[in-house]
Amino acid sequence: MIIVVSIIVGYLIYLIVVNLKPILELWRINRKCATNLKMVCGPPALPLIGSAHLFKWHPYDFTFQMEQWAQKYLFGRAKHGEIAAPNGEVDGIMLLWIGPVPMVLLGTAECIRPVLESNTNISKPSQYDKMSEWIGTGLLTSTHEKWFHRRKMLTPTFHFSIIQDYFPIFARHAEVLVESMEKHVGGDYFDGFPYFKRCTLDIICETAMGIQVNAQLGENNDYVHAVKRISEAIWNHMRFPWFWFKPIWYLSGLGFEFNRNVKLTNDFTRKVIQERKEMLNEESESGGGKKRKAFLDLLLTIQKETGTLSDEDIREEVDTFMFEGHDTTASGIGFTILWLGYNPECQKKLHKELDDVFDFGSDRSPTMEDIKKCTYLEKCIKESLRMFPSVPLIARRLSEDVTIDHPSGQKIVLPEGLSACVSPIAAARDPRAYLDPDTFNPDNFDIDAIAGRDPYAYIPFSAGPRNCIGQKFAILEEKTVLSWFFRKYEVESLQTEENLRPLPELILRPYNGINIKVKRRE
Ligand code: HEM
Repeated sequence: MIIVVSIIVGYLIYLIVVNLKPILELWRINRKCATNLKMVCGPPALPLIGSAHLFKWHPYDFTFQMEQWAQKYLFGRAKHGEIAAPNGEVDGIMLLWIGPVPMVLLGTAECIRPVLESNTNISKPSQYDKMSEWIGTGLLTSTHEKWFHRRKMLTPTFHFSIIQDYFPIFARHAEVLVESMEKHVGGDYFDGFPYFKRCTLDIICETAMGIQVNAQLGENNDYVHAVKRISEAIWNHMRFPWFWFKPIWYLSGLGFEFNRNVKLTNDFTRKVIQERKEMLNEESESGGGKKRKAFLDLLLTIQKETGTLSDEDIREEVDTFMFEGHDTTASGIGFTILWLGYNPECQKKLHKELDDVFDFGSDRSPTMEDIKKCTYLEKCIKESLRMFPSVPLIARRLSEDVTIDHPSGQKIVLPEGLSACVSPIAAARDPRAYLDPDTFNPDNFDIDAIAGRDPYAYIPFSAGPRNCIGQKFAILEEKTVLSWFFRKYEVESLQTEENLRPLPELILRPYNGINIKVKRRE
C-alpha cells in the first residue's frame, strides 16, 4: 500500500515539476478570470475539475446539455450578477471550466467579431495539441510566423482558377456516387452518410494527392476507418480532462489505438508523397507534364523552386487538407439532402432549377457554366450550413486582451492567454439576425436578406484572417455532387426534425446517420 501511495505521490510531484511553467500560466489566467469575468455566467464549477463532473458521457446527451446551457447562459435566460442583461435578452458569452482550465464560449456576432477579425489573435489553444500529433503543425494548427508564411504560400493554390481544374474530378466521383445509390431506388430507408463520406474521400485524395483510392468501390477502407477513429479519440481527449493524464489515456486503450491510427494515416501520406515525387521527376525528365496538377504537385513544385518546404512540411499540409477537406463536405452534402428531404417545397424548387439548367432526364456531365447557374442550390447548401455548420467550434488562444461590449452596456475584458471558443451554430440561430432561426429557409440567402444582416451571424467557414482557405473548393464540390444527385433523385428523410441530433464532434455529424429514401424522378 505504502509503495502504491509513494508511486502516486511521486508521479504527481513529477507532473508538477515538469509542467511548472504551464501551471503558473494557468494560475495567472485563473486569477485574471476571477476579476475580469466574475459576472459572466456559466455552469457550476468545482476547483480543479471545473464542470467536468456534470458533462454527460454519452455524446447524444451531451448535445442536449450544451443546448440547454447555451439557451440559459448565452441567450440571457440565466440570473446574472452585476452585469444583468434584461431577462430574455441575448447575452452572447458563457464561461465554462474544463477541469482547471477556463474558457469562454462566444455565441453572438457582437462577441465573436473582436476575436475573429483580429490579426493578432490567431493562435490555437492547447486543445488542438492532440490534433497536431496527427496533422502536425500544418495550416490549421500552426501559429505565429509559421502560419503567416504558410497561409501566404498556400493561398494561391486555392485560387478559383486552380479549383476549376478540379471540377472534372468532382463531377466524375459524383457520378459514381449517384450510380452506387441506384440499388436503393424504390427501396426502404438507408443511411446515405457512408456513401457521401466515401465520395468526398475519393475527391480529396485525387485533388490533394493525385491518387485514386476508390473508396466508393470498396478499396482502402483501413484509411477511412483510421481517420474516423482518430477524430473520435481527439474529441474524447478534448472533452474529458482525465484523459490529459497519459497513464489514463493509455490504460483506457484510446492512446494505443490513436497512435496506431496516426501511424497508419501518416505512413499512407508519406508513401504517396514519395511516389508522386518520383513520378514528377520522371515526367520532367521526359519533358512531359500533366496539365492538371494535384495540390501535392503544387507543393512539390514550390519545394523544388524555393527549397522552403521539407517532405515532412508537405506531409503536414497534405494531411491537413485530408482532414479538413472531406468530413466537412460529406457532412455538408448529407445535411443538405436531409433538409431537402424534410422540405418538399424547397426540393421541388430545386428540381425546377436543375431541369431548367440541364433539361429533365439528361445525364450529361455538368459544366462549370451549368454549376454557376444553380443559384437556388447554392442557397440550399448555405442554409444547411447555417442550420448545421460542419465545424461546430472554432477556438483561439488569445494573444492579447480582447474587449467585448456586453448588452448591459458594460465592457468585458477577456484576458490574454484565455481560450475563446466561437460557436457558429449559436451565432446562426440568433433571432435578431434571422426571422425564424430554427426553420430551414434557403431564402435567408437572398441578396437583400444577406445585405441586412451582420456577416458575423453566418460563419460556418469562420471569418477574418484565419477563415477557411477551402471555402470555394467546398461550395463547388458540394454543388457538383448535389446537382448530380437531385437531377436524378427525389428524396424523403426519415428522422423528424425533432429527433435529428447532430453530434458536435470535431466535425458535426448526424447521430443516426442520414436516413433517406430515394426515388428516381419521373
Ligand atoms: C463545408 C465544408 C467546410 C467547412 C464548413 C469548413 C470550415 C472551416 C472552419 C470553420 C475553419 C476555421 C477553423 C479554425 O479556425 O479552427 C476552417 C479552416 C480551414 N479549412 Fe475548412 N471547411 C470546409 C471545407 C474545407 C476544405 C474542402 C478544405 C480543403 C480542401 C478546407 C481546408 C481548411 C484549412 C486548411 C483550414 C485552416 C485555415 C487556416 O487556419 O489558415 N476546408 N474550415
